[in-house]
Amino acid sequence: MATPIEDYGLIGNCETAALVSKSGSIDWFCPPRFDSAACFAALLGTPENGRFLITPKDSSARVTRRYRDGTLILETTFETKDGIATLIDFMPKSGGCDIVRLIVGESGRVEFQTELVIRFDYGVSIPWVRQLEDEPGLYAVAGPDGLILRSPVALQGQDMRSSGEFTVAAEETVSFALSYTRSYGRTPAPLNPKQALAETEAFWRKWLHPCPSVGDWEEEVKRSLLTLKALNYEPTGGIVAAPTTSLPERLGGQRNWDYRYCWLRDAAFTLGALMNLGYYDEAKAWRDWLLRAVAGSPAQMQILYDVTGAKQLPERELTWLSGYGGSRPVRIGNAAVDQRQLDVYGEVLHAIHEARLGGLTTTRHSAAVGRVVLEHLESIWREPDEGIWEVRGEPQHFTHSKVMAWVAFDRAAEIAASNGDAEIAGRWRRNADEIRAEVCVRGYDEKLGSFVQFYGSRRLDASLLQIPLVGFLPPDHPHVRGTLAAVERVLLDGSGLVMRYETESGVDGLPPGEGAFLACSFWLVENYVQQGRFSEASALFQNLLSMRNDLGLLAEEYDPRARRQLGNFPQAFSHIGLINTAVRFARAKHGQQLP
Ligand SMILES: OC[C@H]1O[C@H](O[C@H]2O[C@H](CO)[C@@H](O)[C@H](O)[C@H]2O)[C@H](O)[C@@H](O)[C@@H]1O
Repeated sequence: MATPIEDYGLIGNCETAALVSKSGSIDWFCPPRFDSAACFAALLGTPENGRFLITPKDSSARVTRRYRDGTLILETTFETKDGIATLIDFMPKSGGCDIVRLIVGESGRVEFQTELVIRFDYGVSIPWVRQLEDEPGLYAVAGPDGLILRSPVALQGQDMRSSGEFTVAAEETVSFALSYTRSYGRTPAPLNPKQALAETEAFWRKWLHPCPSVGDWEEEVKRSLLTLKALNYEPTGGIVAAPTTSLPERLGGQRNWDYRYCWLRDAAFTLGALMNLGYYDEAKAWRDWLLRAVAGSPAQMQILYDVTGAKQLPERELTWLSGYGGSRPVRIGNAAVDQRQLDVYGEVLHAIHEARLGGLTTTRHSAAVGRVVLEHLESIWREPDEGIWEVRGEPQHFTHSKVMAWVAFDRAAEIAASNGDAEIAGRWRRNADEIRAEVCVRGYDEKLGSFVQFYGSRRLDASLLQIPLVGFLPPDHPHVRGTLAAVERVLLDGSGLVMRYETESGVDGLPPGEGAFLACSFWLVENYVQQGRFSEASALFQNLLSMRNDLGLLAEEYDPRARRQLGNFPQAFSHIGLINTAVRFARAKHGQQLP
């Protein structure tokens, strides 16, 4: 049976990440970049597809784990009948691409086994493995990729894997340092594991230090913030939606997508959450990434790019991987790259608008790019699109897409007015007014008393919960109240979570059925807060918090019946929802002043 998604912990170095299971197995690792080919892909197949296991020989060991306070350093403690030992996993901020694993004896003696199965190219290429010559360890190479493992523990090669055993006693530490390298490049110098641990701890603590306490949720908000930071590709300022591909939205199903890219939407939301907590450096870095990514013809602007801003992300299936819990296909790349999604203009303009309020200055270049992008939107907003949910069915006039096109012109008009450009402000305002008038007629169903998923439809969509959150209409407007009531009636599943939409309608062109998309439930909490329905807001928020795993991590979706997380993990959208909801709550209910 597949390891539950919530049994994984995340480690990362702001360039790539790895997932470590509760039993001490690294089952996912894509070095050196988030979207590089995995060399450990057991997550989406079997141990044969690559993993790095360090686990007690006593399989009945009691396991507890935690992040070292304020960091992304994962500690997994194993308690056996003979003793207690802690496995410390982290990726140093060394400029290289390394994973350090330290096994620290706490009491008694604990016997461990380790198994290293390296499979480059997403679990398929078996490397040539040899012992290092001048120091204890291994070197594995296949084509351009190399991995070096340095450790005093001797490993024996058998059946295309390297295994060993060791014992750790109280106050002893055993170390493993795994470094990725280009096989044609220079061999990375050995790192000092203890020094790397101290430096990594200092990095994360320093980064987190300015984060304010938000309401009653200091620990929860900080963990989500650290998770978002881990999804930030520091060399370029890009932000990935999640570090995984193809974790299923329905167990055994086909809704398996690659999220290791920078969606303008997800990244803009991420910045919103960061800025809500006073973090503006990432906003500036992302704005610069954005300007580079969208440079050129506005008609060629994409809704997602890779972490460098590159455009080619062809989708393909990895046929040799059996998929998480048999969920096939496993996909890399993402065909949504060719879609039109009008909402992203609104999300980006909103983020830029917020960043300006926080002191990000407009340059002549950014103003020029902004203007051509808006002129392009002016020419396309009347077209149908694939919308926020990236449907793979027919394009529609999604109400949410038009609302967000309104947001784009509304924020652009404010920016132009504050720059003293009355003429251009007036032009954007006329577009905004026209869109609002159209949406209030064509996107609203009088009989339902609610906005609808797309023009002419009688179905609901959780994205409509954004209408009061983005200021399209005020929370006390009857259309907003009616839409909220309709969403509660139609999209709440039995456990109080919000479904994105009715997948059985066929609108998305995929077989029906998925978990509850967690961000939508956070939007419902925000709506309750706006309505002053604090006790319902509080109950749903608590329920959502209880769905985090023991490390505070959330996947994209949740199956309340099976009590299992679903979809890519950890997912920025879900953690953004947590932070924004806590901030809105703290401001509204407790009157807390936040940055
Ligand atoms: O549901 C079908 C689509 O699912 C993915 O999109 C979702 O993830 C994106 C990244 O977080 C998010 O921006 C989008 O709003 C979500 O619907 C997938 O990437 C798509 O290819 C797929 O069509």
